[in-house]
Amino acid sequence: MDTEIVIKNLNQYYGKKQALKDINLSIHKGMFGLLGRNGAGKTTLMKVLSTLLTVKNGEVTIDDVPITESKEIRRMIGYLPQDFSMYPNMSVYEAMDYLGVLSGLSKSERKERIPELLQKVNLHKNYKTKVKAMSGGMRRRLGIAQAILHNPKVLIVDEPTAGLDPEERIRFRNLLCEMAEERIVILSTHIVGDIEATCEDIAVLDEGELIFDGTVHELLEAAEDKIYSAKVSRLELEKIKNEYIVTSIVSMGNHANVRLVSENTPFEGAMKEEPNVEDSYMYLMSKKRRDL
Ligand SMILES: Nc1ncnc2c1ncn2[C@@H]1O[C@H](COP(=O)(O)OP(=O)(O)OP(=O)(O)O)[C@@H](O)[C@H]1O
Repeated sequence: MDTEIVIKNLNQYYGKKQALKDINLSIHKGMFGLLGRNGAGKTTLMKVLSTLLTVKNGEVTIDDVPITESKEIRRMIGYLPQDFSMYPNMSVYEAMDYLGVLSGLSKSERKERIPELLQKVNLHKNYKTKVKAMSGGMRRRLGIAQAILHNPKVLIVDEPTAGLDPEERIRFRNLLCEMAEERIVILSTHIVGDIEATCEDIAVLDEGELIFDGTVHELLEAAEDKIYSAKVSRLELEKIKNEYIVTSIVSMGNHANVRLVSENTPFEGAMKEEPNVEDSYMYLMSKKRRDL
């Protein structure tokens, strides 16, 4: 049976502050993107799923096991937090071995599994490198290796590509896709490009509310006929920025190529464009604001 996470009527609070508002969501095998601005509630949801926060109101299950059964759930979950750093003075192998001991793996299991995992994340040639001497991308890959040490059914990765250069970012995204061939990988981010390149299913959170749950294709469809582009002067650009949601501006001397969200043709000369994920996300956010 494929792993399934089911979230029903989840409300989560920090004191009086409500960080998640009545969330209902199902997550299946493969890459699942969780998108939202800073403060949307992504980390809170990740922490609930990884048992770092206790559910007080609502129901969450992984393969029918209630999230409150934290011992059993922790065996199913691997978590790479936002601010991952570990044992700077250990070598890659030593750090993995130590974490293997903490995860309860026997010596023979560690001997078999650690080289295999380092190969998977392409760190096998760096097994003697000290953690503190690694690049940001290498450290993230080591983070993935430690998170799947116990072969979890679910891998949760919070804002993984922040601070990575483009090459490292792409390599890391490809690695996550590989991991998702045999498990659920939840990728939480505010970088739309990370989702566009990797995820089939996505959820968008805003101010604790789930404002979209579906496929990337469905998100794109929602913004069909709502995205326009135009070549405008600097003066016109200022006016457009005040009146419309602008999704991109490319300056070209005294002119700019602008892309914007509009329910109808915004002005003469504007051309309808196929939406990309960033456009669709901006459309969704603007729609929510207008519906309030
Ligand atoms: N420990 C806490 N105490 C009080 N409020 C908190 C706490 N942690 C988070 N919050 C608030 O809960 C809301 C959701 O925060 P959360 O960290 O889940 O958002 P996020 O989408 O992960 O944002 P970011 O991308 O900035 O990490 C925010 O308004 C935040 O200020």
